[in-house]
Amino acid sequence: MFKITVTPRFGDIDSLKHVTNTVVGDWFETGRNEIFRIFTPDLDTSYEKWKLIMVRTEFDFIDQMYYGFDVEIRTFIDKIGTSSFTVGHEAWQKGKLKSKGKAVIVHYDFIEQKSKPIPEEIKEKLRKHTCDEE
Ligand SMILES: CC(C)(COP(=O)(O)OP(=O)(O)OC[C@H]1O[C@@H](n2cnc3c(N)ncnc32)[C@H](O)[C@@H]1OP(=O)(O)O)[C@@H](O)C(=O)NCCC(=O)NCCSC(=O)c1cc(O)c2ccccc2c1O
Repeated sequence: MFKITVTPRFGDIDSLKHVTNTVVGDWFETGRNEIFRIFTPDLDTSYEKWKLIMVRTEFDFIDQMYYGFDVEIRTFIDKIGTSSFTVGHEAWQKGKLKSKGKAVIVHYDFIEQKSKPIPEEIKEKLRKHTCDEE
């Protein structure tokens, strides 16, 4: 599991005084960086080197998050398929699970414009980051 800490910005709060929904997707995306490095260590997004495309994302908002308290973003591998894998996400504030989500990502050749099976050596690296949700 990877963990990063984010600090809600003043502008992340909406008129109801809680962290607005779109911000959480950005935090989860940032949390995924270390997983992308498994495929493209230098994060070069050229078509020659970048190998991933997202096909699905979903979020559950369990409890409200507020300004003034850091948020821990936890990122892990939930499932590994043939050409796709699912990343699990959690946002924790003040020791409580506030939001969780998933993103399905496909191993994809942008030059040939088609999905490709994930190589076994990459699957092995992904397996090291599987984790049960807390
Ligand atoms: C990507 C596609 C070309 C896939 O088409 P294909 O015909 O190859 O798909 P298959 O049916 O063979 O499925 C392959 C594989 O994926 C699984 N899958 C496909 N769709 C879904 C789905 N909706 N939900 C869940 N799973 C799905 C399927 O089960 C297969 O799994 P296996 O493991 O069994 O092999 C085609 O779908 C396509 O072109 N889609 C459009 C993608 C797109 O435009 N996405 C939005 C833009 S991308 C994006 O926003 C993005 C944001 C990020 O933050 C990223 C960060 C890092 C990396 C990438 C990012 C990113 O792409």
